[in-house]
Amino acid sequence: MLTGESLAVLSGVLAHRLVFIHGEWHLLVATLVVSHLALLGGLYALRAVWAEYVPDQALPHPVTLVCLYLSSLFSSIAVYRVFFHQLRHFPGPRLAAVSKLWHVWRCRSSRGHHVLEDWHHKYGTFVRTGPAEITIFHPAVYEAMDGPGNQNTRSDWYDLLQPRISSIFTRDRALHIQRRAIWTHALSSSAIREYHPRILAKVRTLTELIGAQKSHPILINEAMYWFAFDSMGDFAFSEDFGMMKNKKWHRVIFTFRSALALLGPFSPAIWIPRLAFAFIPGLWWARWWFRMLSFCDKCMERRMKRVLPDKDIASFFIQDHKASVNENKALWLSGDTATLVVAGSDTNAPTLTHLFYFFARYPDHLEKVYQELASLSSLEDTVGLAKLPHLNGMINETMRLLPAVLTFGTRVTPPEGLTIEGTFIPGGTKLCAPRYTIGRLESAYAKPHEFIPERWYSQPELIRDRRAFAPFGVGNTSCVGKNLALTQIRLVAAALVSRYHINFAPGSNGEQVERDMKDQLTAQPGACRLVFVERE
Ligand code: HEM
Repeated sequence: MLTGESLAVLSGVLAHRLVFIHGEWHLLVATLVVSHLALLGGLYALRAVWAEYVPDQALPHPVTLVCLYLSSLFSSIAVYRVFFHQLRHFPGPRLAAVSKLWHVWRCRSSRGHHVLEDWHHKYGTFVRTGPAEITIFHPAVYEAMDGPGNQNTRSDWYDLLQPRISSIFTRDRALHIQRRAIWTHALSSSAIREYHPRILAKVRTLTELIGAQKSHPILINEAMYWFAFDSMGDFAFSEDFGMMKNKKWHRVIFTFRSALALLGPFSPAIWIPRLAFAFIPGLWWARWWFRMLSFCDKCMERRMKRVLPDKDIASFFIQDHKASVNENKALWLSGDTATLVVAGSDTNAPTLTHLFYFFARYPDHLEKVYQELASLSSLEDTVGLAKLPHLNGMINETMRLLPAVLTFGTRVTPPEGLTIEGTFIPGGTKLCAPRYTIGRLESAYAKPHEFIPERWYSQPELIRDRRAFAPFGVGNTSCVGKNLALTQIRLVAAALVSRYHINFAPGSNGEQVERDMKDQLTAQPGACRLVFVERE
């Protein structure tokens, strides 16, 4: 006869085989927890009623039954994933095949880029880094994921902001095209020309900030973050956050950093933050997350109350919001605003920090850029700056070795699967392509660990496979802010390199930059103290 205990075990296996094996569950994780708690409550009630009517035959304790059910559910999942899953033949850590929790645990210090690098060295080019995930360390991967004609979709990660939606935070292809069109207008070449005076004003303020240090060491991470955030405030919302002027962090930045820090360990399993958002929205980092979103919303609310003579990025979204009759338009605006604040600042800041770290590390390259700048009639000539080979070689080399987006960006293969360089990846598999490791592949670059800006112009033989270089992504999901970002980076480099010699602060050799770098959606480099000495 079937006992209560054996029924619980059977239910666990059936729940896996009939229910959980199908589809995605990350958006329902809170509902699942609640329904399982309700089940426990129901079993207690049943036991009480049973005890009244059948007092001589007690039912098993509800906690025992739920534990048996859960153990059999998770055992069934683990056995299936290790021995029967369609990805079982791919090499990788055994525990990662069982659950993404292993990846989360390994990323607990936000060193996701090192975790994946280690797994690449241990397991090769195609590594199973999750139950249904393959991480690919091959130059061809970006084209395969996002290149022309691809049928992949964005992964569950992109549901992070749900119910808010934005160009990046949507997995619906049609909606993505629609939302991306607004970004493309807001960041077109002609729009950037309009923002040019604002960008230049912020570059001047940064130059003054650094000049005021008068050869005293400056924490360049801080200066570049202030610059990036102040600049974003200006071209996004026509608002001055005043960090460079006040030489002080805006208090909201701590909220931002605390909120985004959760993505270091939890990006591999997005259901964990979703669970926290549902159950403890006012506690721990979930609280920072909602405060961050609320700050972004307030920036947009303030901006919507103003009428301005010049266009800023927000004006494109406000125009769309006013014209739209869609019932979700408030959520779209909120999602795009959060994207604008984070993508518009948290990517430029690390890129600039890394670039100046390399300037200090390689004085010969710094001097080459200085010589190049002398050929320009104006240091504010963005077209001229875009053509300087050594400056742009340095920027490329910086983004190759220390990309602002170290590991982020996952896709899911279409039902028919995908073949990458002769390896078939079954349908429904999540793909990951970590830029940090791919930028250092021997198959893509000669002397991959050396900093050689010339490989981007006079020594092209040092690039073996150009497809490996995608700091801004490729195809129709690539970065819409690329031109704006590069314009800012070049202008800052020109303004500071033309005026200063740049060295590490006494007693420092910059080793913390890479040693202490964290992977928290964007790269968070370790402290880099520099001295800027005015040129003769
Ligand atoms: C050095 C600076 C930057 C880097 C390295 C960078 C990198 C990237 C990458 C790799 C992606 C693709 C992400 C994915 O695969 O899902 C992306 C997308 C995006 N970036 Fe950037 N970004 C930078 C600056 C900016 C700026 C300044 C803005 C806006 C002001 C911006 C706005 C966006 C948006 C909206 C998307 C989503 C595009 C889409 O949904 O189709 N980025 N960026």
